[in-house]
Amino acid sequence: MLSLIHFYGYNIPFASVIKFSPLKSKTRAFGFFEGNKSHIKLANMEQERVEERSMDISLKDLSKQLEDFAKVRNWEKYHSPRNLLLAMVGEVGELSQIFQWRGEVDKGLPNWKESDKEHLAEELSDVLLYLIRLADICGIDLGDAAAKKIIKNSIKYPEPKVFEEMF
Ligand SMILES: Nc1ccn([C@H]2C[C@H](O)[C@@H](COP(=O)(O)OP(=O)(O)OP(=O)(O)O)O2)c(=O)n1
Repeated sequence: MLSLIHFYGYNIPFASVIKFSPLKSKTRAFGFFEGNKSHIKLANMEQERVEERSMDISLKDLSKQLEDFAKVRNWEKYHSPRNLLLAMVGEVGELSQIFQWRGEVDKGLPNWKESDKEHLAEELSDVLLYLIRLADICGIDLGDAAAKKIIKNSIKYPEPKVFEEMF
């Protein structure tokens, strides 16, 4: 017989607790709850909506989410350009620590543990989120600026001509 764990009034099959991954399956795990309650379906729909949206999320979306995040916590007073820059540099340090003392790392990180990859994804995200917030607070449209910079780069570093590629 499947063993059940009691959690906030719900009986959860033990197997689903083992599968539980806090990063990806937070609400999907609710689908394993006993019964057919409508809020379970809603939780699953919300999870699907978040996963769909995260596939093509824009810098503007992230910027708005960060603005709301700071607003509801009354943290706007801390989000000055200088504080955000220092916070971002701190996160770059945390990102660097992941690679520290490992020697050269193969592309795709084939020999890394899943937990190390998840940690890397989190630190990369922290750097990106502070960068986006910094740009927003400085009144810079980062998507627009980055697209313009790519064009500028291609003018500064033109593609090699065909005969140059032959030699
Ligand atoms: N004043 C703050 C504090 C945090 N954050 C957000 C942006 C980052 O994505 C994340 C950073 O949170 P932490 O400072 O807790 O840093 P870590 O998540 O890296 O935790 P730790 O340093 O314990 O590993 O939270 C924010 O927007 N404004």
